[in-house]
Amino acid sequence: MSELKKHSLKEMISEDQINTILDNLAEQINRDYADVDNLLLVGLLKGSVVFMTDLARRLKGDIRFDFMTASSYGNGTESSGEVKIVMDLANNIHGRHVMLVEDIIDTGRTLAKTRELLMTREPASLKICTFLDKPERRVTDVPVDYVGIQIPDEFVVGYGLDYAERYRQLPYIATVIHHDEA
Ligand SMILES: O=P(O)(O)OC[C@H]1O[C@H](OP(=O)(O)OP(=O)(O)O)[C@H](O)[C@@H]1O
Ligand code: HPA
Ligand SMILES: [Mg+2]
Repeated sequence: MSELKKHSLKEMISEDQINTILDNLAEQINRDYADVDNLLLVGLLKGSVVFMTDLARRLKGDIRFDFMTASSYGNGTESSGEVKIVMDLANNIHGRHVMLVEDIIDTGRTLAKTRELLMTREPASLKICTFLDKPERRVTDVPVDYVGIQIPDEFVVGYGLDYAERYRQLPYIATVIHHDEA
């Protein structure tokens, strides 16, 4: 607590809005994957967990889970620029239909790097689904197939997203407002 700058939170996306976004995403995905045998959702830990579990409960058919960890933000609000794969998948994805699930695309570095790695394993298909997209911040191009909602260039927390590991459990998305220290 003490190491964080003085700040407060302001709601940006309510729980109701989140549910509407989830319904819309699931409708598109259910339609697009109606003829696909099974779909492996790959969540990037830890941020994607809340979104992925909510989305998955709206998906039809044979849906499987796997996770990997790619980290670049540490405890700050700025990407370090270097993306590390900290934990790899449990599954062999060769010939599988895979969807990378993310809470947010900011600079695009995390997804670009992760996508590049997974493509070398030759999945049958690889799509990307993100809950939030901050297009103004992009430094690396990455093809995104499903976007929940675009947001402006503001640091956000909640619904899986953290500020120094805090606030992931909030059921809504909020912006972090920093206050000058007295
Ligand atoms: O597009 P980028 O600029 O790469 O930023 C997006 C990534 O950053 C955050 O992860 P973080 O590294 O903070 O790990 P976390 O999911 O455990 O919070 C977020 O969950 C995305 O994975
Ligand atoms: O706005 C953000 N909030 C939390 N984590 C993040 N990682 C990239 N962008 C963000
Ligand atoms: Mg984080």
